[in-house]
Amino acid sequence: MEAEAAVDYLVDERSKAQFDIDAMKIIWAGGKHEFEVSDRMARLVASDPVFRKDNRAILDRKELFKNTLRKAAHAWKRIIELRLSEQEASKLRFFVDEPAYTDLHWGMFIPVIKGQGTEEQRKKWLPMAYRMQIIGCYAQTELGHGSNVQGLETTATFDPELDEFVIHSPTLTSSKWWPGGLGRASTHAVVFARLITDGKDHGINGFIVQLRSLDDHLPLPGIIIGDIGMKFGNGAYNTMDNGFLRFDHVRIPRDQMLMRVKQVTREGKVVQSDVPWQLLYGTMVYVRQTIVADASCALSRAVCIATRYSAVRRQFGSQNGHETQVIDYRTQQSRLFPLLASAYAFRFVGEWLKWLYMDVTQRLQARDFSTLPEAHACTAGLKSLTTSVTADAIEECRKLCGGHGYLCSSGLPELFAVYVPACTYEGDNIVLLLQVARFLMKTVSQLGSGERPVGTTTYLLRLEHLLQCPCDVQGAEDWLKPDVVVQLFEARSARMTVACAKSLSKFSKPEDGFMDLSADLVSVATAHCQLIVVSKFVEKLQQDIPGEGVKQQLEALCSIYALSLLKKHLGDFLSTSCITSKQASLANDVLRSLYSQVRPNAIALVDAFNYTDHFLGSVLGRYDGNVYPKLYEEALKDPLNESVVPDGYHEYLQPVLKQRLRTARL
Ligand SMILES: CC(C)(COP(=O)(O)OP(=O)(O)OC[C@H]1O[C@@H](n2cnc3c(N)ncnc32)[C@H](O)[C@@H]1OP(=O)(O)O)[C@@H](O)C(=O)NCCC(=O)NCCSC(=O)CCCC(=O)O
Ligand SMILES: Cc1cc2nc3c(=O)[nH]c(=O)nc-3n(C[C@H](O)[C@H](O)[C@H](O)COP(=O)(O)OP(=O)(O)OC[C@H]3O[C@@H](n4cnc5c(N)ncnc54)[C@H](O)[C@@H]3O)c2cc1C
Repeated sequence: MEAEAAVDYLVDERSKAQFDIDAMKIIWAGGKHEFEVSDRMARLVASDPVFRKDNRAILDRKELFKNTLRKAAHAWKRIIELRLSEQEASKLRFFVDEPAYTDLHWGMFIPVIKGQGTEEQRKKWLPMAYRMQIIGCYAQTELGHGSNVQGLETTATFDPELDEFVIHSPTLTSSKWWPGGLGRASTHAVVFARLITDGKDHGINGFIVQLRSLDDHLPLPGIIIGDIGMKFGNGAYNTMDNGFLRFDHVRIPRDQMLMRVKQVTREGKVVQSDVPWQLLYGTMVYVRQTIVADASCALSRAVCIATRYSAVRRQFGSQNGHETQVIDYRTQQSRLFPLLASAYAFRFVGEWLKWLYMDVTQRLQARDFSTLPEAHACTAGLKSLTTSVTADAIEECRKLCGGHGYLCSSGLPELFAVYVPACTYEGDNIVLLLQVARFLMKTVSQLGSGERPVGTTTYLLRLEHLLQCPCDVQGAEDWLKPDVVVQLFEARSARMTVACAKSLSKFSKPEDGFMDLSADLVSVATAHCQLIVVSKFVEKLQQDIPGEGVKQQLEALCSIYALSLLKKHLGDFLSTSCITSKQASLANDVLRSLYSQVRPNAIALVDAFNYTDHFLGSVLGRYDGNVYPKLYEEALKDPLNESVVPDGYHEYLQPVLKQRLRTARL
């Protein structure tokens, strides 16, 4: 039978692997312990019927949301019952795989209090939040302003008489609009508002505001609150209650202003502490770092589905009496394998970014603020790069699965709908790349003044060399040398940066130059961020990589990642004279041979992600490759198939059909 052949087929594919898959699973997970926790939590969720998710696309909004509340409550019950650690609990929530108010509670509300509250405030609010006695969200964005945080309109005016702040929404556009968890679930929010004392505007700050009663969940006086309505895609992100919120002179005690960066005294005096004011944006640095780690999860998930299905699916030709597996087509490989390589690349750069974030946090605690601008540039740039690539890649994976990729049961439409807002939330991707460009322009302009570039911009110290060094590729095999590739990406980024800096210097006002050249500045920032990903992949391979054949596979993927970027951005590399057209053609030959090297390992490389069928949520990506019978099974579950004759036949189909018969008789 065809179905059994498909099952045998993936077993056969797995037997071709040339590396130790268990060792690769540990590399992917980030360590033995991480693998064990992740594996245990994934199985726990997959085996629990409450966490079922195959019906999401057909539930209406109210059912969908109630179901999310049920799952979140059940997850919390399991976390308590099993006494899960913070790491285990967060993995469990990850595998539940449903956007929910808890994401913002744990992912933003708690971090903003940790990062911007004083010790006293942390002591007061965090225990309640950790026990979920209060549920919080992050209310920054307004109807009129999201990107421009300094343009927010909500006011927090100090009333010295009562020692309180009055939180108010003076205009329609000042309504908070978008915060996740705000619409229905949250009892509290950290609200970003303009701090006003004695008639003077002191800029933006965070304030803890209670929104709903802890007894009956009704909005407190002066709070106008609700959900902003359906979003893109059925099911998908509609499990989340993104909300609106208006304040009508709501009063909060003075000690509910988050006071790590600025303090307001009993008399209403504003005192700026000695930490940089940019720490007000610190929660965004933290969240952007987590978004980079999540990008590799979403990307690997789509790639796993497309790779397994490409091995099962056959079209045209004949190999030993069988049609050709679509994964054997060069075009399929040239679209799929760079995405597989990107999944690994993003995994490793995500790991590194987590380290960078921990490093900057420790330095901040020791009052060393010197690496904050670089941490901001790296988190902003990599968030932008990885989410844009991942969103496009999910759509590409859908196309790689042909017609069946368009079915909800492929898992890809919902994955796309849930993922694509990552290009916008936590900072629009273009706005964030402009931040990176600004940082690069500043770094280059300070080179002459003795200011040394740090971290990921250290390569700019070798500017003279990078501006004129030829690419060291004589023969195809030279393209496999990591130092040759890294230097090439450095040279391209350096040359684009300097060219833009020169163009900028021609403007009398820098702001005018930034406006006029913004599209070029975005390309410069992209080149710099791609360099970071390539060099962090190379650095990872310089570490000890245990397991037979594992390092070789990762080396092939690293080369595919870099050389497919080179192919995609060939215009940049040629126009900056970083390579010749002959070298470009050699790179293309190398890519083809790398695809052949990866081909027998492709299924094992996606198995190394260790995803359960529950988490993948895809008939096409099933571990056993038993696609066709399961597609039928899923189709038959559709409510339209509940009756043989459709609802509406007698009212709307039969009359039309009868009329046609009469016409035919005439
Ligand atoms: C675009 C900017 C950065 C502009 O800031 P600005 O102060 O108006 O202008 P600027 O002159 O460019 O910057 C001033 C300065 O601030 C620095 N800076 C900017 N951002 C950060 C940061 N995060 N950490 C550390 N430093 C930061 C910049 O580099 C500038 O520094 P400099 O003056 O050059 O030394 C900012 O407004 C911004 O971050 N906008 C994006 C808003 C955003 O990300 N909102 C997120 C809302 S929450 C959310 O979406 C949650 C979704 C999660 C989910 O559902 O899962
Ligand atoms: C699903 C989802 C969840 C969210 N959750 C939260 C939350 O929990 N809390 C919260 O506070 N917010 C949340 N947000 C809001 C989110 O952070 C903002 O939507 C985001 O920061 C983008 O801002 P914006 O909507 O103002 O876009 P805009 O800035 O209006 O963008 C519109 C267009 O203008 C362009 N543009 C803007 N400025 C510039 C510029 N300077 N130069 C060039 N081009 C520019 C952009 O590239 C974009 O193409 C959420 C949003 C979504 C979609």
